[in-house]
Amino acid sequence: MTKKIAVLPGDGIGTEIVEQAVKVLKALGEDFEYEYADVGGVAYANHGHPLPPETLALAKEADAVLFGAVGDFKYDTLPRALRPEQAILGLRKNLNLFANLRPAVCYPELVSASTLRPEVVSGLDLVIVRELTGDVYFGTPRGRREAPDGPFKGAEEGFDTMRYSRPEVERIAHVGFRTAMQRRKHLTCVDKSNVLETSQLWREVVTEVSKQYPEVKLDYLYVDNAAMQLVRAPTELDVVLTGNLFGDILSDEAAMLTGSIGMLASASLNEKGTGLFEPSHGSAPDIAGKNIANPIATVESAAMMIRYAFHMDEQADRIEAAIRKVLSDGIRTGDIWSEGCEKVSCSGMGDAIRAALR
Ligand SMILES: NC(=O)c1ccc[n+]([C@@H]2O[C@H](COP(=O)([O-])OP(=O)(O)OC[C@H]3O[C@@H](n4cnc5c(N)ncnc54)[C@H](O)[C@@H]3O)[C@@H](O)[C@H]2O)c1
Ligand SMILES: CC(C)[C@H](C(=O)O)[C@@H](O)C(=O)O
Ligand SMILES: [Mg+2]
Repeated sequence: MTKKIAVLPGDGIGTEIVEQAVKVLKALGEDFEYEYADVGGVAYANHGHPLPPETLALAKEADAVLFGAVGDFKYDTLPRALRPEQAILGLRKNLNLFANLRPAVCYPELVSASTLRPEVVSGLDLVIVRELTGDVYFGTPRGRREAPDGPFKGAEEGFDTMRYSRPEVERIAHVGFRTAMQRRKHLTCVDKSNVLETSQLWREVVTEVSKQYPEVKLDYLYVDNAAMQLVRAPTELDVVLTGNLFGDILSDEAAMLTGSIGMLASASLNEKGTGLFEPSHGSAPDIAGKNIANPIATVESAAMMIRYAFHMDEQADRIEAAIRKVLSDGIRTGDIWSEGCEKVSCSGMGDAIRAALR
């Protein structure tokens, strides 16, 4: 049966990288239908809203969403509700995409591109399981007011609320443990339970859920220590289970261990295991329009899309094998380039991956 993919390229490098992923998907020769829509800054410019109702409706009715990136510093002064980033947050909330998987793998060929010493990143293969629809990102109340107390009483203040409920933590904990069961059976719960009430509940619930997964080794790190361990000994980590804000920060950190943020794919899943697939990075306004962005994270996200949403493991394996072949052939975009390799453009990388498909 035809699978309908909502293609939302967005802003900046979004259009360039998504084009490469679609190119590779089309070369699989499967029965996919692609429907495009505006999202983010471009949607605000064309329709007056970063997530127009037609775009949301398309995302809801499609079998999966392939997303590029949103945002541009030129929209920084817009009210929060109209900023391009609200589009991705709105999609996550409206599609109930509570589970975000961000695998960080350091391919042997890219060990020298990592910011860390080769012996530290060699064999790196971890996944961050990030809760995606709760936390301070969505907690209410939030806003501006006169500070009701404290040394700056009466001054203008901005405030957000960090919130997590028990069932919200339970469902993401199950995703974390199930992910661990399919991997090396080791889960690290990352929180700030020495300070935050939300984190105390988080740790309590994760510990309870762990009883249903006796084979999984569970340990705990405070997030500040986790940030340190990630650069000290990242290969000691397997599944990192954490909240929305901590997961956002740690995943960008993990990205650099793989060689580049342009390597970090992601899957944002709902209860049914389908959802939205996007690179973990943003719209990179500094390199947009130059055809130099690394599209591998987006191509890998497309592979995750067909694996998770369409259960096409064989085709997903083909894409991943093509990425590995291109890397072992020494083909690199600028961000992962090193001496002796062939430097290609964003579209050149897309062409090379397509050509390497078996
Ligand atoms: N999911 C999303 O749509 C998403 C994610 C993160 C940031 N953003 C938005 O993107 C905009 C820019 O944010 P930022 O600069 O903080 O983060 P960014 O991830 O866009 O860029 C950070 C740095 O990484 C580089 N980079 C990013 N992707 C790359 C790629 N594929 N290949 C090579 N280099 C790459 C950029 O050139 C830049 O130097 C902001 O508006 C931000 O809110 C959107
Ligand atoms: C753009 C922004 C809302 C988003 C986030 O903070 O989740 C991004 O940084 C990400 O990692 O997907
Ligand atoms: Mg981020």
